[in-house]
Amino acid sequence: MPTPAADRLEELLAGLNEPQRDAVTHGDGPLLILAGAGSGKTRVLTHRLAWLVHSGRASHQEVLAITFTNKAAQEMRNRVELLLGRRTRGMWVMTFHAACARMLRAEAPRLGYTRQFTIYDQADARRLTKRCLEELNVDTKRFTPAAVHNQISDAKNKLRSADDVRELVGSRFEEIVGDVYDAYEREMLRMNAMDFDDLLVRAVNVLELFDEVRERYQQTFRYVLVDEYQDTNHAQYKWLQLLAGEHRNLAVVGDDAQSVYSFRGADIRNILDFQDDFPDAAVVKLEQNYRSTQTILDAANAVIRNNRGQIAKDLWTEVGQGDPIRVRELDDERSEARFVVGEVQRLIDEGVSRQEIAVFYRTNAQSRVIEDVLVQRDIGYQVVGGTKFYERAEIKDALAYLTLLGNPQDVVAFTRVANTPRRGIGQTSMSRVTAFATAMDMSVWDAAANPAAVPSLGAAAIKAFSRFMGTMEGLRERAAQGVPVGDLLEAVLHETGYVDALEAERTFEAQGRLENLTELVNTAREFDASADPGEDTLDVFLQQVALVADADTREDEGLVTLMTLHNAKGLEYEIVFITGFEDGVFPHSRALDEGALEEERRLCYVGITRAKRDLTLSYARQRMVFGSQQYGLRSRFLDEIPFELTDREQTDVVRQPGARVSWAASRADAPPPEAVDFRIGQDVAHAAFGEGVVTGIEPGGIVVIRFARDGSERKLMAEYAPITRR
Ligand SMILES: Nc1ncnc2c1ncn2[C@@H]1O[C@H](COP(=O)(O)OP(=O)(O)OP(=O)(O)O)[C@@H](O)[C@H]1O
Ligand SMILES: [Mg+2]
Repeated sequence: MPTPAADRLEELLAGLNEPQRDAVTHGDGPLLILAGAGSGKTRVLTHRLAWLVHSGRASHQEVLAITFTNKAAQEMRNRVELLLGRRTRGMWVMTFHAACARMLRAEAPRLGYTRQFTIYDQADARRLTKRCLEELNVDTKRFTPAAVHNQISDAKNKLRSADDVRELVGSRFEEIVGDVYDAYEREMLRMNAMDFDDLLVRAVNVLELFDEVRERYQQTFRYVLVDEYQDTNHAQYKWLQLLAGEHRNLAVVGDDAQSVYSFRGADIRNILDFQDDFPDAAVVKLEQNYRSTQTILDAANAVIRNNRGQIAKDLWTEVGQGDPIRVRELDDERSEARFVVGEVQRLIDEGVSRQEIAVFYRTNAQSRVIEDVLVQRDIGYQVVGGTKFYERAEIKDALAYLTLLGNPQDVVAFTRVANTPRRGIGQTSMSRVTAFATAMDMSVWDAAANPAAVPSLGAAAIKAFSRFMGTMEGLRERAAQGVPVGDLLEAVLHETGYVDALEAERTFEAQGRLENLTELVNTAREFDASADPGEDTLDVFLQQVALVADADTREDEGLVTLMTLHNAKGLEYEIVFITGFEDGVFPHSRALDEGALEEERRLCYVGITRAKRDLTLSYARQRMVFGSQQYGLRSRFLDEIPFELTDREQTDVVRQPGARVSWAASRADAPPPEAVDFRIGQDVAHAAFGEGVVTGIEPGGIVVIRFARDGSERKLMAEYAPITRR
């Protein structure tokens, strides 16, 4: 009789075809899967991870699996747990950035950072670049911070130092980039901060410089799996080589036809050269597509055939021919949006679930007009990967407060919040404090906490700093005690006067901001509920947020999904709309200028192959682009799709009369916090952690509660924690 374990192994391999099974059960040594869209590459990686664990070759913590997005990582983790039939904590299934950040949380002190280093997002990084440019007296109109920072970023992705950049110098611009790069690096180290590129570069540095670190991680990760390998850049490539160089248990999957990130330094040669790097690599071909109809596959194949130098891949499907691809011409972008949303409405009325529907576009800006119509029609939607939520000022303020509590050296966080909300700390006083901190080589926190020592600071400013830092010290004590992030955040928002200031505004906008902050507290509480009690939760939370904010997720059930074609990579939907098929929009005009047409075509291939059964492509005869009316030509990509695969017509939709924008329902007033008097031995319940008992009461309004669920003991702030007494 088969054991349950054998059953499970059987189950693990049952849903796979022959070559997929070969790949999943490949033993040791390098493995390459170079195959077309929807052929099960990601599925193979997921099953392989489960198989490695299940067959006893590695524990779940000994496999490093790299995915392209946080969302993909989440999905893979869930799938692996399902396949293994148990919970798995501490798996390294994550993006390059998240994995490097996690490695650096442990190893950064070797490079002169503390473990609490801050992660700077794109906007922070640009602000810092601007400051460096100004300090070097460079004209920031001619040499914009964005352009200079892009060059620095590009250099880092290629693992080039400032000196390397200077050696390549051909122009004044590059010379400036070299100098700014130096200043930028110095400042980042001084502030104990890293930008996204640094995460990779520093992770490579630490593995290269310290043999014992490298050996330890090589032993930790007995197997390394990488999805979307065609979009790795040089730094990522190097990091993988360092990790897998000894045991060579590196399995990579990808599709050269889906390489769409060369503008971010991705190097398609990484996948094409894999067999040169590892001449003994096992190579598996997957040819059956399980995602799309034959019509959709034929269209995708017809488009990609126009690229030179593409590796030919035969894809076939058992799904059947399916419906023709609908191609629609509309008057302008508004008619196009009304058409798409009208179709979405029709599908929903027919019983299609919203989450099976996705709308793609080439550039972020195209989403707004579609969003407008969706709001008018009251259809729930989400923008995946948009800078929607985390870019909002109030969210960034709240996170800056938390960042400062974790990292008192962070000047950027400090200057962001010191006078937000207004508390009488002016620009000049702020500069005096930061300059003093630099001169004395102390943290900005310490300088501000003792304002009387700062030269030429007025009496009013000294008072304002003292009051502000008094509040902050109180918060920091609680942060140091490791209270849950949700509670800490609520304390921050109330005690710094942030919520009061917004409430005093009494505007729609301020109300929206308060709703966003409530949502952020919810996010933190969700995080608390799943966090390890032993971990430094604040750091881990901020790290997680910084990475999510950069890219994707915040997925919700039952919403129509909007996203750029780039963000759609790796995903699939029953029903897909791709809008803006006009030359200049898609292919993008910049790509046309720069001879990057083939990459645009690959993006088109990616878009088409996301659809399982229903695909609609649309274009507008005229469109507002960057504020001016443009008359577009139908995209050349449309003409590359054989006529017989399509159903083409010209559509226009009459403007809907009296459409109104419906405002989101106003925030329900939160119930007042319960009075705080706890006694030891009292039974309580916490919204996230469940039932527990009070085991201690500490100064500063802290209650200690042991929770029944996992026996963990946590320190909570009585006033803010969602605790009810039993
Ligand atoms: N052997 C199989 N049996 C049934 N379904 C399968 C099989 N292999 C893959 N699938 C399904 O086909 C779809 C595509 O698989 P997957 O996303 O792994 O493809 P992929 O090669 O990673 O695609 P992409 O190139 O777009 O990333 C998924 O829904 C997956 O579950
Ligand atoms: Mg995939």
